[in-house]
Amino acid sequence: MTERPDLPATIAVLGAGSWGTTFAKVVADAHPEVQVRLWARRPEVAEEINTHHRNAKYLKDIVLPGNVVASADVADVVVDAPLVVLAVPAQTLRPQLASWKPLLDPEAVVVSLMKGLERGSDARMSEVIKEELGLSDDRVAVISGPNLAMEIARKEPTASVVACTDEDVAQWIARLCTAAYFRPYTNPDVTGVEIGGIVKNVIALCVGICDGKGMGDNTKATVITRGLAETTRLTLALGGDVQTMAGLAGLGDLVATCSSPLSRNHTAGRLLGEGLTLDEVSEQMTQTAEGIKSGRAVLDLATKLGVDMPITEAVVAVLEGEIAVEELAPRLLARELKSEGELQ
Ligand SMILES: NC(=O)c1ccc[n+]([C@@H]2O[C@H](COP(=O)([O-])OP(=O)(O)OC[C@H]3O[C@@H](n4cnc5c(N)ncnc54)[C@H](O)[C@@H]3O)[C@@H](O)[C@H]2O)c1
Ligand SMILES: O=P(O)(O)OC[C@H](O)CO
Repeated sequence: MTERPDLPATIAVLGAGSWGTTFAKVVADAHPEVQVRLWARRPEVAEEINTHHRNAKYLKDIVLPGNVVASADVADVVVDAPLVVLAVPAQTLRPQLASWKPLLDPEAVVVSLMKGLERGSDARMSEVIKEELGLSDDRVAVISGPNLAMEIARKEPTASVVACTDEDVAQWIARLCTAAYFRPYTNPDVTGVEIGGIVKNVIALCVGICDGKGMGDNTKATVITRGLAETTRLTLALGGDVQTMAGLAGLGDLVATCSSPLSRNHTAGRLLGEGLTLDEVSEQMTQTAEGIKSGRAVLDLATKLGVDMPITEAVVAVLEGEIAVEELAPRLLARELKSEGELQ
């Protein structure tokens, strides 16, 4: 096994949006002696972080600790970093990895914070990372859970999941990101943890649409519960663990995202429900709502595997203009009756 310093001198976070910046802050708060280097796509964002310790576009007036340092040059950020954390929009990851590959430390562990499925390949982000960087399972981890960035940036108590097939690596990462307000659990089920984070965005779009149409809490609870059922079916078909679905990366994230006005996916759904077109919603959204693009990939993957995902199917039909938002609930309610316990 590779010897890794328990507390590295530096770690790298690529992507200075809401979650990348917040995660950098978590590690920096937890370990003031570690330099957390953050890659920002735009030099002015790096400049603002270094000069004013703020990233106002994404985190308003939150003050970042002094040991978060930013750069718009990836090479500067990843040099000698034994841990590289990725937080860019899922659909943009693959081409960026190709250009980052020669810059990474050859022994680095790579962590995905992303909750999207790649369109076309239907690949999870951990799979894209392994393919593009040529890494083995024990060098790739995923962090996912009920983790609305703004709440964590405000130091509100939050738990999460670090998933890696190698328990030592998962524990190492968990120790690095354990802060007074952030408690990670470990889980070897990378597939289940990732699928939970991906599909909840599509389910949150559905809940948002229902909220936008003025529907109440019975509707919301129904969509969340049946959303969890279809997420579980997909997870099991991919070899994931049913128990993960009852945990933070399954039910936990689904509840947080479907309930919170901070959620971009929930917000995008609500705007659709209020009558905006998808183009108008996209114009209003200044941050990534992964479900909008991942919905189609989730549906394609489910179809390939013969998994029934009626809520995802209905949301994709809305996103692709096949049905109006008014038709979403009637379409779901008109389905053939079945037993609640059926997992296929
Ligand atoms: N924000 C949250 O609360 C949260 C929590 C958990 C997981 N996530 C996941 O983390 C990932 C990143 O989300 P975020 O909230 O930080 O997104 P964001 O929209 O706030 O920021 C995205 C960042 O990626 C950068 N970027 C790099 N390459 C890009 C490109 N080609 N096109 C557009 N932007 C590019 C942007 O400049 C920006 O800094 C997503 O997969 C999301 O689902 C977000
Ligand atoms: O704002 P959203 O909808 O991308 O959700 C953020 C996080 O994934 C919640 O855990």
